[in-house]
Parts: sequence; C-alpha cells; structure tokens
Amino acid sequence: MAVTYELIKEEKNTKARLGKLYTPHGVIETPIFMPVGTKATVKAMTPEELKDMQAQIILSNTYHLYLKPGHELIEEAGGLHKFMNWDRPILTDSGGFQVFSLGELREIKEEGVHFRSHIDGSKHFISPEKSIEIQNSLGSDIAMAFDECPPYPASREYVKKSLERTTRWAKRCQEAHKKPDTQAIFGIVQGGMYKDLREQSVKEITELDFPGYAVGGLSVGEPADIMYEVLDYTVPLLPKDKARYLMGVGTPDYLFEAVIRGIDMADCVLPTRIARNGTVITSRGKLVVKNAKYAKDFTPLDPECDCYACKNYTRAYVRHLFKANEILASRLTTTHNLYFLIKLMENIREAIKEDRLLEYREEFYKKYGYDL
Ligand SMILES: CNc1nc2c(CCNCC3CCCCC3)c3nc(N)[nH]c(=O)c3cc2[nH]1
Ligand SMILES: [Zn+2]
Repeated sequence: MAVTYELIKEEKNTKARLGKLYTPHGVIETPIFMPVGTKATVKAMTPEELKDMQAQIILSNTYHLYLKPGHELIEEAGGLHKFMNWDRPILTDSGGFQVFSLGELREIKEEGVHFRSHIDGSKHFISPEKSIEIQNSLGSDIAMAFDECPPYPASREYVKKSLERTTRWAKRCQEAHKKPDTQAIFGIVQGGMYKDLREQSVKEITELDFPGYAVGGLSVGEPADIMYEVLDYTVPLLPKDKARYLMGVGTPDYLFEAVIRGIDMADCVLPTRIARNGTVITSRGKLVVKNAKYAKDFTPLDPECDCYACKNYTRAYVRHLFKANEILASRLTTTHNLYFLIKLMENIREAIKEDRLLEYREEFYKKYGYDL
C-alpha cells in the first residue's frame, strides 16, 4: 500500500482525531492544512521556506500542469518532486473541479469532459483514464479520483445522476492506475447537500475500498451551516481507519469546524491568494496591511506570531512594499499566512492530544472575533 493511515487518538469531546499518514515521501501528522501549489510552485515560496515553516505536504494540479508545461515534460524531468525540488509528499487534484471552475467547459459525457483551455481556448478532453495517466506521470504520492463537483445549488436529480457517474468514474480510475505501490488514489464522495445522496455516494465509493477518502462537493458557495450539517452526517459514515480530506477549505473557522467533525486533511488557495493582495490572517482577525492606517504602524503583522515576516518586519514596511509594488510584499504576507495556518493546525493537534479542542476553539474565536 502506497499510503496508509494510522489512527493515533480520538479526542474525548468531539469527533476530532490525531493520525499519521504514511506516504512514499514521508509521514504526515494529521489533522493537517495543505498549502496549494497550483503550477508546481506554492506562489512566492521556495521549498526551503516551506520546510522552515513545517509544511508537510503540498498540493498541485492535474488540469494546470497538463495544459502547461505538459505532464510529459514533467515526466521527462523525473516527475513533479524532482521538477519542483520538493522531496516531501505531494497530493494532486484530478482536474475535474478546475475544468468546471476554470475551463470553458461545456460537455460532460460518460466518457469524460470536453473543454477549452482557459489559457488559449484550445480544445481538450479529460477522462478518468487521462486524469490518472497525467497524475501517474506527475508521480504525486496521492492522486485524486476524477470526479464531478456539482454546482451549488443543484437539483436532486442532477446531483444523483452526477454522483452515480462519479462512482463509475472512480472505478475507471482504479482500473487505469499503473503505479499502485508508489501512488495512492483517494476516492471522492459527492451527493451535494442531500443526506440520502451523500449516504449513497459514501456507500458506492467506500465499496471500492480506497486508501483514503475526500468529501467533495462542498465549499462551493453554500452557507457555512449547510456545509457543517453535511459534514455532521457524512464524515461518521467514512471508515475510521482511513484519512478523510475536506476539499477546498482553509479559513480558521472552517478548519476548526471540519476537524471537530472528524476531518483530517484540508486545502485552500485562500491564504496564499489573499496574501498577494495584502490581507493577512492574524490571531485577532484579518488585517488589510495596505490600508493607510498602517502607514506608521511599526508593530509586526501579528504581534503573537513568530514567523520570519513577523519577527523581522513591521506593518508600515510591508504596506510600503505593497504600495511600491515590490515582490517582497507577497513573499512576506504569504510566509505569514501559511505559517499561521500551519501553526494553527499544530495547536489543534496539541489540543486533541490534551482533549481540550473545544476550549482551544473558544479561546481562539474570542480573540479572532468569531461568535460561537
Ligand atoms: C474552494 N472550494 C472547493 N475546492 C474544491 C476542490 C478543489 C480542491 N483544491 C485543489 C487545489 C486547487 C488549486 C490547484 C491545486 C489543487 C474539489 N476538487 C475535486 N476534485 N472535487 C471536489 O468536489 C472539489 C470541491 C471543492 N470545493
Ligand atoms: Zn507571522
């Protein structure tokens, strides 16, 4: 088995758990937040800087890398780890979600998906087999099954038809898998916001016996309480001895609420994306450092943070860099935002160890400004 999950401890008062995910490129302690590196780079960060901030695993993307530079080139380079000089675990998404959200999609057929590239409008076709072939070439440790993430809202019949096709696609992904000993495929559960359809998707996908499972189809614009409700009844149906990955989630509140409901892994482009437009996540809420009010603020981005950016620079300086359109601006805010979330997950793992996750959440929310 390329990837195995070890359940270490269940938290006493919630469904949170501590675990270890063993992969060909190293062991990952869960719960974990995974920085996103869409085009074979976590934007503005070097692999050394990511290691310094204790990043354990990063994400990359089938859709983007297939279009540019092409998965064949990356395979010739010796695979994605070698190409981007990252020797720790990599998880690649299967491209379905990005085709639906980025490409000028427009034909979803049983065979696969016809779309136009968002780069140059050229015509392309991705099938479950093609997605697995690309991920095999990239050589990621965890490859996601090719799925359809239904839009939100979507009718029951659309979601039912879609989840049943996603199940057939998941089977085809397993059949197309060439490297079962060095790369694991994680299945993706769909079913929209419908309890019975989520149950059906869990049943069909877990019957295929994957080494790990993702809860897909969420964080697609639905209200937070709907997402939490779907997690409440979906996560407990997943096998306890396998990792659970909630796709596309990554603000502090979502991370807390997902972990409390039994999620082990999460990814989100937001922390790095908002960093590039000057918004940082601090222990007292979000802060837009470009605002004029920080022009003469000679304190750190977050006084309670010990990341490289907070230890060496002030809000006034980072604001100046943004106003001067300096590259260092994004590097410092990205460093801080990633460090903040990675540290948050470390604190959450500590809290699970000591059975005080709910108290930690309370403490965090009070300072951050969330109302519980
Ligand atoms: C933001 N919300 C959200 N994201 C979802 C994603 C994408 C998760 N992030 C992957 C990274 C994106 C940037 C490039 C690197 C990979 C989803 N992916 C899949 N396959 N299926 C979902 O239902 C699915 C559902 C998602 N919901
Ligand atoms: Zn910091």
